[in-house]
Amino acid sequence: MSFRVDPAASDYRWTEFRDVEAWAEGASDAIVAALAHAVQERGGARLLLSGGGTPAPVYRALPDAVLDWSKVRVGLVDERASDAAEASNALLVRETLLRDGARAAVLEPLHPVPGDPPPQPGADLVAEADARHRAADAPPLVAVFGMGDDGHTASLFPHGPDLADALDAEAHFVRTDASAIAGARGWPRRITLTPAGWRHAAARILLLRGDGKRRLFGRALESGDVAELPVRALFAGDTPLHVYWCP
Ligand SMILES: O=C1O[C@H](COP(=O)(O)O)[C@@H](O)[C@H](O)[C@H]1O
Repeated sequence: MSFRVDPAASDYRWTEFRDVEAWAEGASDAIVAALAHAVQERGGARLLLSGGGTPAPVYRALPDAVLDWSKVRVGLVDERASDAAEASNALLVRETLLRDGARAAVLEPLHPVPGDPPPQPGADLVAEADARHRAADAPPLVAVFGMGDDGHTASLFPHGPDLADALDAEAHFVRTDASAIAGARGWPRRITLTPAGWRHAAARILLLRGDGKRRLFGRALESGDVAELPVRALFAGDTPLHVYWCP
């Protein structure tokens, strides 16, 4: 693996809140501010969101903001290939974010969503996501990440068999296989944004909740192997990583 990052030298910002409500408001304000800036400066924005159990309160707060959502394309940082609705990060985003004015945003699929019509035969959704992401006219990217209790971020898992390839990839989206990883037992087949894909993002936000994740992030700040804690890969980027935490 040639991917290297030095957490000790990383530029990150940490903001903490007393409770979930304040955290959801603070983090959603930051996301909307980054989107509004991109819309004003470049006429549009892309918002890539993560799934999991953490971010729902933040996503629910987003539509309350005054923003021209018709200029915002919403996609996913990663997706789990599964027929089970509760596994789908896209469904989480649809159910939390797409209300009121935010319904005007366009949701970019990363994987067939349970209940949706299947994609055209032969369609390669990873290649399509990659091409969309690399398009010369793609608007500025605002990317929102999470971190699992095992230190994974996006669908980059500790000591995953394809982790090194994903970290080193020129591709901005790749498939990963999490079947060997205990925490991902339910949804082994994944599609994920890579460091190449988030490196040039206009804004990168990491949403964390709980003392366990705070401690784990503290460990990630110590120098060490990215394969042990893939969240360390987020320290590679052109812009600082903004971390929003609450108990
Ligand atoms: O599997 C995933 O997990 C991470 C972390 O989720 P959480 O439940 O610990 O909040 C998430 O960021 C990622 O998008 C998701 O696919």
